[in-house]
Amino acid sequence: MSVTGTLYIVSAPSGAGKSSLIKALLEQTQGNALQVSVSHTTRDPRPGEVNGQHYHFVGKAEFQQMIAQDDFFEWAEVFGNFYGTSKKAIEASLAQGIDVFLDIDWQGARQVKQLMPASKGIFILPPSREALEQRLQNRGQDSDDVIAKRMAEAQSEMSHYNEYDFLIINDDFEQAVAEFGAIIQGQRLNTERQSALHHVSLAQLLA
Ligand SMILES: Nc1ncnc2c1ncn2[C@@H]1O[C@H](COP(=O)(O)OP(=O)(O)OP(=O)(O)O)[C@@H](O)[C@H]1O
Ligand SMILES: Nc1nc2c(ncn2[C@@H]2O[C@H](COP(=O)(O)O)[C@@H](O)[C@H]2O)c(=O)[nH]1
Repeated sequence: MSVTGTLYIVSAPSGAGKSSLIKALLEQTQGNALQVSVSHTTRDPRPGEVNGQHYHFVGKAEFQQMIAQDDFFEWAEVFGNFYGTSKKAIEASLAQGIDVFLDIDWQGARQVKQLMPASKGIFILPPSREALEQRLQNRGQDSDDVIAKRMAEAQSEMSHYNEYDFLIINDDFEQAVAEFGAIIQGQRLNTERQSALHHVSLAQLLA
């Protein structure tokens, strides 16, 4: 049995804090065999976003061409823009045993679960609708129109929480990071044990 990295799908309504949680966990673990996949998107960059680091920012024509070339592992239209995870963004890392986070919406999550049933889904909920709106406003990177559009979709996005393996309520940030870390630790331990057991027969184990 070859050991590959685990693919983690992280979804949440916009503003619930998934990018912040992933960033904090990567800092805490110093990226120890953990990576976040960089998606392609047709949306405009926000102030401070760097091409190739936060996203690969592309035009609609290029995105459509990538779809036609079957370059995407998954893709979806979210809030009127296209977003997708390229196969290139994840395959080499997983093959090297590196765990990869996908910060993607529920439509993409469904596609990933079908293609890779062993992937693990983590859904992040905000403590309340008011807190969610406040976070989008405090982030200060989206116009009022964009915030209204994202808030209008929040309920629908949240209705998919039960399609995921784990649920985190991101109220106190440090607590949420700790829970997130515990999920990854538990999963790694389980993978190591499964892999070790694969080389030992049950008779040997119980002798
Ligand atoms: N527990 C928390 N308490 C208060 N503010 C938080 C908490 N977690 C995250 N935030 C803040 O909320 C804002 C939104 O967080 P973030 O950008 O990580 O959300 P997101 O789910 O990745 O959103 P999007 O889907 O739009 O990319 C940021 O300004 C972040 O600093
Ligand atoms: N299905 C996918 N969804 C994605 C991908 N990359 C990001 N997203 C989701 O889009 C929204 C909005 O993101 P934002 O950066 O504009 O705030 C958010 O829910 C992301 O999770 C992707 O590759 N595929």
